[in-house]
Amino acid sequence: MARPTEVAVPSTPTGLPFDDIRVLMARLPGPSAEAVAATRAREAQLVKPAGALGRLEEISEWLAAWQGKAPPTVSRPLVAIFAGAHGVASRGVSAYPASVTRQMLDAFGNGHAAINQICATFDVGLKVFDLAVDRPTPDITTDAAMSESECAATMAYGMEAIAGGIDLLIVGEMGIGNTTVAAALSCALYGGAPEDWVGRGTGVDDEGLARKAEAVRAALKRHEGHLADPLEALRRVGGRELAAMAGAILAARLERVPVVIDGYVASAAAGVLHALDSSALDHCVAGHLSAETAHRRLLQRLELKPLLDLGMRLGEGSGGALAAAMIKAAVACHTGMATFAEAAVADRG
Ligand SMILES: O=C(O)c1ccc[n+]([C@@H]2O[C@H](COP(=O)([O-])O)[C@@H](O)[C@H]2O)c1
Ligand SMILES: Cc1cc2nc[nH]c2cc1C
Repeated sequence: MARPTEVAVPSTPTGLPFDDIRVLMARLPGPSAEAVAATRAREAQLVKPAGALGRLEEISEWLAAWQGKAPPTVSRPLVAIFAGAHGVASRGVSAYPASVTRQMLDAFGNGHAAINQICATFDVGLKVFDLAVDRPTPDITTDAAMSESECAATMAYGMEAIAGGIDLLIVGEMGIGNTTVAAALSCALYGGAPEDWVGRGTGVDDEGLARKAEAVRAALKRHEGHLADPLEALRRVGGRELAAMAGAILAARLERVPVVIDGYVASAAAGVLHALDSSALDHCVAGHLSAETAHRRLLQRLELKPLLDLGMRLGEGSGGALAAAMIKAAVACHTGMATFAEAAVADRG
């Protein structure tokens, strides 16, 4: 799997595949204070009561900070859907059969899915990354999901999401069984009981929910003693789409592309970077609060405040894409509004 040319990959020979990721993690750029100051100065002159656009004003500043330019733009937003398949899905942890993942990839291609309509409505691009959905990763209750080299290569593949000059990345996923994997990873990263991290996903009944908690318990027991390193936790109890999402979020930071994180599964992947460095998600916003119950707890751990709360639990980037529409509106206001002077409106005395 080729690495994107945009991402600086260390040229010095390193040891294990994860060492490359750790080198990149040590090179995270910070926000641009100049771009924030210029955005704030313009915001103060626009024809509205000071602060009246609330969080939209914060969004403009955040975009400017991480794009490193004022005014910020959202001219080429992209939803990246990372799709994976999970051995643990055979344990009765989803309301739907694993075959749905491949079928939904076809639906994305045919324009039949919810995310197609949302992207078309708001003029947001869409790319799907098939992470070998016809070859499930081993069941995390008995084996590691990935080897270190597969996990690192999958992260590198995810980095391709930022290719092509995009200026906002929305990170989403598709993978039957992946709310169980996200729960196992969250439990590994943040502790607590399996019950704290499992939810109904696609709509499992009480027995299905109990099977999910048991699967998470079994996975954590199987990998006990090897979960302290977040990358090791990712490769053991994660999955390919989670690894790719972590890579995409990391690459976006390195290339100054702000990120919208979709739901619970995307947030769990982001958690790996946050556990490695608590500032690693400063270029990210949570698009929405998923109806998956553990999402609230996870976002608290990630120190992210969701933009929307629509009771959605679809995945496939849908909540993130809706949030991107709000972000586009924030930028349109910031760049398109007149100043008090231009509009000949009296400013406060
Ligand atoms: O991201 C979320 O918050 C979310 C919550 C519930 C379900 N999903 C989606 O549903 C699938 C996983 O659900 P499950 O029940 O098969 O683990 C996967 O394709 C996700 O995109 C996603
Ligand atoms: C039909 C269906 C569509 C999805 N989109 C994201 N996850 C999904 C899960 C199912 C079951």
